Amino acid sequence: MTTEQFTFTVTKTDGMARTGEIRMPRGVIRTPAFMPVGTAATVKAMYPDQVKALGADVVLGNTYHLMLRPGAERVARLGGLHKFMNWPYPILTDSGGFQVMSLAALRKIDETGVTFQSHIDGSTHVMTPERSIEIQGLLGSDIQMQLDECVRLPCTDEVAEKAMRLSLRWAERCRIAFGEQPGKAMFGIVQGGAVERLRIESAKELAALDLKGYAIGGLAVGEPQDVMLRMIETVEPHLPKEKPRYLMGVGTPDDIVEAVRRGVDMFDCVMPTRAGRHGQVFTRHGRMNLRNAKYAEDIRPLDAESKCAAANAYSRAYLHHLVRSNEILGMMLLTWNNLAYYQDLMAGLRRAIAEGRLEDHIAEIKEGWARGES
Ligand SMILES: CN(C)CCSCc1cc(N)cc2c(=O)[nH]c(N)nc12
Repeated sequence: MTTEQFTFTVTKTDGMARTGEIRMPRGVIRTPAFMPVGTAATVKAMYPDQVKALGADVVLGNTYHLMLRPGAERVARLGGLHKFMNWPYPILTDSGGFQVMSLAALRKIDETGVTFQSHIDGSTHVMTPERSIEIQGLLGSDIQMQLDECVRLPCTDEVAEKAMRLSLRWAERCRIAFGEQPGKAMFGIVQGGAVERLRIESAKELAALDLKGYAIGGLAVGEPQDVMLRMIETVEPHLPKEKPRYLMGVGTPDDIVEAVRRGVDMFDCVMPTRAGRHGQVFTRHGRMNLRNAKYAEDIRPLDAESKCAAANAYSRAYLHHLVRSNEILGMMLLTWNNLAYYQDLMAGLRRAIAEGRLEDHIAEIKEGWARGES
């Protein structure tokens, strides 16, 4: 059942982990949730109804890419992103700052916002907090992210502090620009690099803004997993338990399992889709690189027990051939397998938390990865 409001309810807990439901007019997001990435209004190599059938409740769109092509005002004229990409369910959009810093040329950050040149045609753009929220509104996004400054790690404490404080000022400006939009949400993004005192200050200041959800940003940017996990542990006590927590850009199956254990509710990562396009697959037995010659005559499917046809109806030999031949079907099947695996991983985690057996379930999952092929 959907509602006119945006609500989050924690349904069960197991240690720090929790299951929950985010309810909004366009649908319900079951948490912990993995959000497939649909950067340019498509989850690459997938049909929208296939993405839904795998269990995804929400997909990601991206302000930076869509503002440059086809343009936010054009998407609005065409009825909004949900209609444009035929995904009537919830959409979360990132604010664009992260992509500017990783994709755009000649960019400059100052108090007003980010000035940059499009990586597509070199045109100059100014992304302010207000413009980012305006674009996300034009797209029709259900969950909008504040504009923030994400620093690469490692970095000095001063660099981390400067970016964290700028992001806090931008959070306030985004909150004002977003205003009151029943059924939609704007999430703040915790920054602070790998500096615990900065992470705590960022979380506390954002919590005081009483936003509808909180992302943990500035991670999965080159730091070791133990640093990422320590920052999650540092931030968690200072985020309201009754609001969703979203760990941006994360991650591998192991990253996700360890972050769910520490109280994170939402994830997004290009890994399952990007790896699929490059011949890498995720299974219950761990990862495989299907370019490897050892699969050339391996008649086994990826996983006979998977309910996904990409995993149970094609031989590794055939998939190896498709990957080596750079065939489009190879990208489609491996993307399908990987997203199926990630959604099955999340469904298993939700069940285990609900039944109070998360630690045993995590041990089983990790044994399967370690055991590898039967
Ligand atoms: C497709 N996704 C990778 C895009 C959405 S998540 C992008 C993203 C990833 C990471 N690791 C950190 C940050 C961050 O600190 N801030 C913002 N705004 N976005 C981030």
